[in-house]
Amino acid sequence: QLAENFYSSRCPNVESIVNQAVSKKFNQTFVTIPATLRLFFHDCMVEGCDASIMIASPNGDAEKDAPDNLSLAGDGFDTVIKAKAAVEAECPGVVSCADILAIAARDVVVLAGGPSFDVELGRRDGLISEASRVAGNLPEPSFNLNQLDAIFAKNNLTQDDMITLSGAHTVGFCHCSRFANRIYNFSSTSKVDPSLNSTYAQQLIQACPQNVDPRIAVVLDPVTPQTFDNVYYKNLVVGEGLLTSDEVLFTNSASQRTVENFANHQNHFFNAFGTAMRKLGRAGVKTGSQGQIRKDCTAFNS
Ligand code: HEM
Ligand SMILES: [Ca+2]
Ligand SMILES: [Ca+2]
Repeated sequence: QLAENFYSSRCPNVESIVNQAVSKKFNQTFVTIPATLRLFFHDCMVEGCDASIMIASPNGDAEKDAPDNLSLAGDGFDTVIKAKAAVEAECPGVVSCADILAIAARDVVVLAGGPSFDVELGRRDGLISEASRVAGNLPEPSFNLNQLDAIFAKNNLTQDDMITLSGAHTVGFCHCSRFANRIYNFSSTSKVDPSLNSTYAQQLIQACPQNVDPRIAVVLDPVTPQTFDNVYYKNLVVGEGLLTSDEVLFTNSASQRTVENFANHQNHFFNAFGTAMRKLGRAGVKTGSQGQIRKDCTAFNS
């Protein structure tokens, strides 16, 4: 079982050590924030929150090498590696990489102006990390509401949890290829997705011309891309959700009321986000004598 005070006797300062390392990394680059938050999500959705995403394989067949994970920004991995080094210096062999990632994910939300929440601890690091086990466990940007519901349900997350966690798209970036269909070949009758605000669609076409360099990315929240706030939901209401999976949360009547609630009440979103992140953090966790406490987050113990 997870507990907030899991390391209180064996590594009492773990949270402040991680926080210091995360803050230092953030002072070097803002990308620390979205990269770490997304890394936590992708870790938890595959094999549970067990740092399986962190493993590096010389053969390029680890989880992080799967197509759906190739766009994870390196700064998220680097944040965990640096925080782990700082923790090992004070309490060697005690704190899992999975817990360090969970703490860091909370810390980046706070650094961006979002809500704080207590993080449950006691996860053990996993022993499996395979690219082949990723497909079907991560949501695609083209998903409709039922598909989104189903993939989150696999980890005991409800539709409301899914809507809430999608609010993470209030920060960070997205490559043009992930939404190009919405501005260039939506349907036989309409090149541009009619659920896109037309001014916003024009801006996206300018930022992402056809055959654009595949490395070009745009911000997910065009209004406050560096602040963790409820503007993501306000954007959905005015047709400025970047991905199909974002905008559908407003266009589908089943999820629309929750989006409106969060758009109108930032405190409702903030409270729900902390609760949903704790719930996400329980996905498939290994505890007790399962798994291991990795020494190096990028390799299984030898
Ligand atoms: C609901 C289904 C979701 C889908 C379909 C989805 C899809 C995506 C896509 C396609 C990107 C752009 C990646 C790129 O091109 O570089 C992205 C970025 C991002 N996602 Fe999600 N996502 C979802 C939910 C979540 C959740 C639950 C979280 C965290 C709690 C999250 C956090 C992020 C963050 C922070 C970024 C920006 C990453 C960066 O700037 O490096 N996403 N997501
Ligand atoms: Ca995992
Ligand atoms: Ca924002």
